[in-house]
Amino acid sequence: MEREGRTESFKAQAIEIASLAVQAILYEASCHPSPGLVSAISTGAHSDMDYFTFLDSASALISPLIQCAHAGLSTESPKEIFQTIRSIGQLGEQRMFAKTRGVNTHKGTLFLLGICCAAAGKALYSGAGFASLRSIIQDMTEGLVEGELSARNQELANTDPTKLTHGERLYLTHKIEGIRGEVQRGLPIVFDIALNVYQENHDLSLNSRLIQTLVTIMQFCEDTNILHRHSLETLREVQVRAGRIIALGGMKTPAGIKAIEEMDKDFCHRRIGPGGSADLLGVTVFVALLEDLFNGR
Ligand SMILES: CC(C)(COP(=O)(O)OP(=O)(O)OC[C@H]1O[C@@H](n2cnc3c(N)ncnc32)[C@H](O[C@H]2O[C@H](COP(=O)(O)OP(=O)(O)OP(=O)(O)O)[C@@H](O)[C@H]2O)[C@@H]1O)[C@@H](O)C(=O)NCCC(=O)NCCS
Ligand SMILES: Nc1ncnc2[nH]cnc12
Repeated sequence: MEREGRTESFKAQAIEIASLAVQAILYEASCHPSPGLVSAISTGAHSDMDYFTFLDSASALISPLIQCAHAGLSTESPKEIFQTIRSIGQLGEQRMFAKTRGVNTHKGTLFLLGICCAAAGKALYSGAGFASLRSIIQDMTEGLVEGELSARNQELANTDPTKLTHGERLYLTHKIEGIRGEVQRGLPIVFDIALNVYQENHDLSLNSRLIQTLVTIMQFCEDTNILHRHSLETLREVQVRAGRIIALGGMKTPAGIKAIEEMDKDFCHRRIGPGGSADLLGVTVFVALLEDLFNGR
């Protein structure tokens, strides 16, 4: 009876964690004006997806995210947990592509939130609590860039470029570490910068807090979506412009709001889609929701 009780409890905990991840995904896709991104009122810089594509995609991610959280609720080491969730994530990507008819809505999101859900499960199971989340993420992904990119440099160089992912190609040409580098470093943009912005600005509406956090992230994100579709110059332009908007007050001032609206129009016209920043916004919301869960709020 006791074993059955524990199993049911782990299932309930995994569902609780994953439900926060899906909530974060929905918040991210809904907020506006999100410069160049898909939102509840805009298709952003994209012609192949809209808000409902993201809602469809979110529904496909519920099961893999529960499985990832459940994988963390175990005695396995963080490294072993990461290996377990890679296969869950690859199947989850297939579910996503099936649901979106081949459109990449959340490949990065699934990777990041899958890892974070598993780390949350481990933090809960080990009793180490919310404070251990970041170090568990780092332990899970230690050596990821070396293993998947730098150690494969020659292999990648000998591979037909059309067979490489955007991330692999950008590492080969510019040594850009992208999403792998961000998560291996323990998501510094989320934990050291974005989380505080999202949690502190309670004088703003939820929608405004989300946009304020997104633009804050855009200053620092080495976004491979912008790099593969445009250039390093365009990425630097985006980062500098985001910094100027934050200096204007962002969503806290009429001038900042006007600048964000102008940025959105410009990015939609120029087809600049900061999908990497969108992913980090979703992770920021998830981490904030998780902190409330762990602290019983
Ligand atoms: C580990 C992988 C997920 C890495 O895949 P890949 O080699 O392709 O790596 P990247 O291209 O570098 O990045 C993949 C996505 O990560 C997001 N991203 C980009 N830069 C950053 C960053 N600096 N920090 C965080 N996240 C970043 C981004 O994802 C979002 O944008 C996508 C939608 O925008 P769109 O422009 O349409 O994207 P594309 O379709 O690629 O463009 P077009 O071809 O249409 O022009 C969407 O994915 C958002 O999430 C990058 O796209 C992968 O190799 C892997 O292992 N996957 C398996 C899953 C797994 O392991 N899961 C584990 C736990 S479940
Ligand atoms: N809202 C969004 N629009 C475009 N790409 C995204 N990737 C993740 N969220 C996104």
